[in-house]
Amino acid sequence: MIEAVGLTKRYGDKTAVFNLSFQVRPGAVTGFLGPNGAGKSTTMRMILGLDAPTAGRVTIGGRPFRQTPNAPRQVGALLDAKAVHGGRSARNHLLSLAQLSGIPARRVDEVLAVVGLHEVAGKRSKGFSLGMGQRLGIAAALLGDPQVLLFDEPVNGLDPEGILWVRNLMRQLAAEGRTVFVSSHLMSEMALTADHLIVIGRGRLLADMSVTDFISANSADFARVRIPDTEPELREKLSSTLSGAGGQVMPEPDGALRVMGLPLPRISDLAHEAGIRLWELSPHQASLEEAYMRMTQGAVDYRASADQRSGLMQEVRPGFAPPPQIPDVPQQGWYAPPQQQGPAPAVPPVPAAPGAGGVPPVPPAPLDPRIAPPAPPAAAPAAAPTTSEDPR
Ligand SMILES: Nc1ncnc2c1ncn2[C@@H]1O[C@H](COP(=O)(O)OP(=O)(O)OP(=O)(O)O)[C@@H](O)[C@H]1O
Repeated sequence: MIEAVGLTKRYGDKTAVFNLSFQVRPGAVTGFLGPNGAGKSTTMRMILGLDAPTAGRVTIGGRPFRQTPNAPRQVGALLDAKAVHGGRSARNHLLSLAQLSGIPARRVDEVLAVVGLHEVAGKRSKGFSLGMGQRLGIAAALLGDPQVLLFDEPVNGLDPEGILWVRNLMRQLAAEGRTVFVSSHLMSEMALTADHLIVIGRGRLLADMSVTDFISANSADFARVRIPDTEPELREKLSSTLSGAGGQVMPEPDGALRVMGLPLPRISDLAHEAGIRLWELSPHQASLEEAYMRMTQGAVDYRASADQRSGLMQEVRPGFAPPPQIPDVPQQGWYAPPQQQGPAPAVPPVPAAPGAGGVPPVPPAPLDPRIAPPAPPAAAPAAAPTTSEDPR
């Protein structure tokens, strides 16, 4: 098991990792997620004793890595696939690592076969593609047949078949009872590979939960509401009405509103009572990738670091949420007018609830992944011209 307690790393005045506490357990694939610059590699380097924590500690099997006896046979890692002497063949690279760690030479051919590089084992690694380099790095991690494995972005540069292969390999290693810790910035990939997720942003812990819990906590239902484009002033009125009734309202890029926390019939009734015609009222489910983006973008939003200035992180204006993936094929039971040709209309700011003072932007979705999603809509919208069937 890997255990971090209050792990913190500062580089000068830059805090790369702050007060991280988590456990990575054996017998499962634990995904380590966060956007670029979140602190994943720094954390992995501290786990492997390559960087010293500024504060806190991290242990593998109860000891710091540097005090682990016969470490290469206990812990294997892929941190940087390019950290290979390009003039050496794949086999010679692995042979030199095996000799340094007292691992028998026959193990080299075993791992070359496992990663599918046996046919190019005699070729110099400088001619390898990115994907082949990743496979060679994975072979090096497997060399000592370790119980604990760390992989930093192992699917980088792999084609779909390679990604599937890595996914299956991770799962197999975990099924053998090993501790498998895999970093990625792809939620969609981790949702398929990992059993457990640790999500960080700005070096801080955002979520530590099973994939199942993450999915049920974050795959929130929402409604899209659209009124006639000729009545933009009513859009603000509708937004205020829905916010006042407890909904979370966010503007969509095409001029519609995204509403969370209110069932479709209630939205329909509120619009009807306010005398507002609806052109669209449709149920949707936020994708996991989108929920993850929103969660981590929220963390980046507070970042006042060189990363934003250097463009590593895009500044997010308050109230902005990434455009949703709206299905091309309408779900059964809802009506939407045909898409407009040409550029989408500009999205005016959406006011908050009446009495809030001014027109502050609508708050973004909650950052806490444990906040329960709003109840799914239970019945059909009543407002014309939507259908009267249950859209679900
Ligand atoms: N040696 C260093 N000196 C100064 N700053 C560093 C150093 N290493 C990392 N950082 C900074 O610490 C932060 C975390 O970096 P890190 O590489 O750990 O993030 P990451 O989550 O692995 O990102 P990526 O997905 O891009 O690899 C970044 O802002 C980075 O610029």
